[in-house]
Amino acid sequence: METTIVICGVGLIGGSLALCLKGQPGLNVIGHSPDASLAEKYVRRGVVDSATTSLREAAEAADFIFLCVPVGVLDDYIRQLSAMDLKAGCIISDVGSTKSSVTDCARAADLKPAVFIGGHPMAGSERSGVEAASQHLFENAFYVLTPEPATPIDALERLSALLRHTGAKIVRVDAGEHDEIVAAISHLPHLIAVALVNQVRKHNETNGLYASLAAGGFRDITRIASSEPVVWRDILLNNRHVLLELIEEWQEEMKRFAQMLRDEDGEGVSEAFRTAGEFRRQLPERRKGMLQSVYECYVDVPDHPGIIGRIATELGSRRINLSNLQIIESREDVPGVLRLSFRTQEDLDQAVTLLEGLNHSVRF
Ligand SMILES: NC(=O)c1ccc[n+]([C@@H]2O[C@H](COP(=O)([O-])OP(=O)(O)OC[C@H]3O[C@@H](n4cnc5c(N)ncnc54)[C@H](O)[C@@H]3O)[C@@H](O)[C@H]2O)c1
Ligand SMILES: O=C(O)C(=O)C[C@]1(C(=O)O)C=C[C@@H](O)C=C1
Repeated sequence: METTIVICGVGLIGGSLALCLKGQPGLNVIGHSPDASLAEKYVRRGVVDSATTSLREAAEAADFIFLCVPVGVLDDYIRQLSAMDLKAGCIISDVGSTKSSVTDCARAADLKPAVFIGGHPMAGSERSGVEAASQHLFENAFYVLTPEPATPIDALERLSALLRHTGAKIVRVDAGEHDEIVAAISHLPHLIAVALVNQVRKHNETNGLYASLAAGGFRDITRIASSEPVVWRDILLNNRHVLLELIEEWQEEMKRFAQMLRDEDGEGVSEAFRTAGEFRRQLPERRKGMLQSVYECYVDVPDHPGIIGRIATELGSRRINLSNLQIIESREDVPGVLRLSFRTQEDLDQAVTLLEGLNHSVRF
């Protein structure tokens, strides 16, 4: 018998989930959007088997419903679903970046005979919309589920089994604990990236050299400042209580840095870099799909015509596979920097040996 999966909001995350499930034997993937032109686009791009603007029609046929919309509209979806004639055993899940409020809402709503289990894939991108969806987005990432003590174990097992198609590692975490952790490792970093970019943007209004000289460091720490504004508005407002505490902690951290600079405490500054570097090196390695290459190095390239082509050719002739090549800066008066990305550590190691042998300066 066919299993019907409904995905509400086929954007970056909903679309990536749809691509993992569509085409698997016995699965029928239906996209839902209240906007007819979007529903039509989901089908045209081949991300879902069919699409509809009718939530009731899709939901009442569903074995699984995934809510992949901004956090601010999740509760409204839960309430609408609670008024529908859902199939017995239907599993409703979501992919929202916060878990407490949606879990509370689902507990309060009468969803029977359906079951709600909160979810959050710990993978994403600063891109958005169905155009950014990728079948590989969740590969080897963690996929958090937040079941409650009353969640039937067979429902949890059925959801986990379905999500194995994503290639992600399923972990169970309490919803409140989840929100505290992601505030520190995801929400605060997004907020800081945006504040940093806006600080530089203001300086740049009076001196355009700020933007011109911004190189790898600024780009690396601020990539996520380009994330989707509505999605992030909802996340930050929803998790504001945790974030407000973390912002205070952050301000203390900045004050400590300021004091070290005032005191010309070089030992303190280098110790902060040492402990941060040590912790960062211990972060679990994640071999992910195509949206993120982890094996990267930076190569300084003098502004000689054809140099980039020569580097790519040298790598290719030794069968070292580049997964991405990005020119970070290249102008007449500024030496260029290339960011080279590889899929494996082995390719990266071979590339570094080769490029250093050719007298290029390589950094990580
Ligand atoms: N972006 C990430 O890195 C990331 C990672 C993990 C989880 N999430 C979570 O996934 C969810 C979706 O985010 P995304 O990055 O895929 O965003 P997205 O903008 O790519 O997709 C959002 C989808 O929701 C639809 N939508 C937006 N507002 C709606 C409304 N009011 N009513 C109905 N549909 C609406 C859009 O049409 C789109 O299909 C969010 O809850 C977000 O917190 C995001
Ligand atoms: O890689 C990115 O661009 C992301 O923003 C992904 C990211 C994160 O902060 O790590 C963003 C939001 C999520 O809910 C989960 C993952």
